[in-house]
Amino acid sequence: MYIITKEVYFCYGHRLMHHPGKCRNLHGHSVKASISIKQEQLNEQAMVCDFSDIKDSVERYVDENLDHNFLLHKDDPIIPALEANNERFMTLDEHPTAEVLSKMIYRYLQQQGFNVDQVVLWETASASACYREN
Ligand SMILES: Nc1nc2c(c(=O)[nH]1)N=C([C@H](O)[C@H](O)COP(=O)(O)OP(=O)(O)OP(=O)(O)O)CN2
Ligand SMILES: [Zn+2]
Repeated sequence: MYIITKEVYFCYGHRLMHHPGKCRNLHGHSVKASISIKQEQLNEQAMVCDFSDIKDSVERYVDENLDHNFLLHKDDPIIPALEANNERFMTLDEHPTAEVLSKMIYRYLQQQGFNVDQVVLWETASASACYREN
């Protein structure tokens, strides 16, 4: 089995409603997503796939959905104020944790045809969440 990994960097604001500590406050992160793709066999270029193909695909998704966006649970009471001020935000059915965001990126790349091994989202320099399906 061959596994390759590409890292992409982006920023978002969020909060974790009902969090018992500081994370219930509005705050932001500058994060790294580390995306691993696997294949049993290499292609004719002796690659799992081109790093740039991963980058192009994930950056398209990140730019449209996550980067410099405000990620909120759909029941967050701040939403009407953001709407009233024409601010950009995205609502999620789940709380916008690193676990949930890593799964969103994983599922998108899977839909794009990549044989995804795992997505690790580093939300801070010391804290990461990994999503994988096997
Ligand atoms: N399992 C998870 N726990 C937490 C998440 C998460 O997404 N999954 N998120 C947060 C906060 O949003 C934020 O990431 C804070 O993380 P934390 O490591 O607690 O913050 P610090 O960088 O301030 O950590 P210190 O090591 O205390 O400096 C919280 N938990
Ligand atoms: Zn946070």
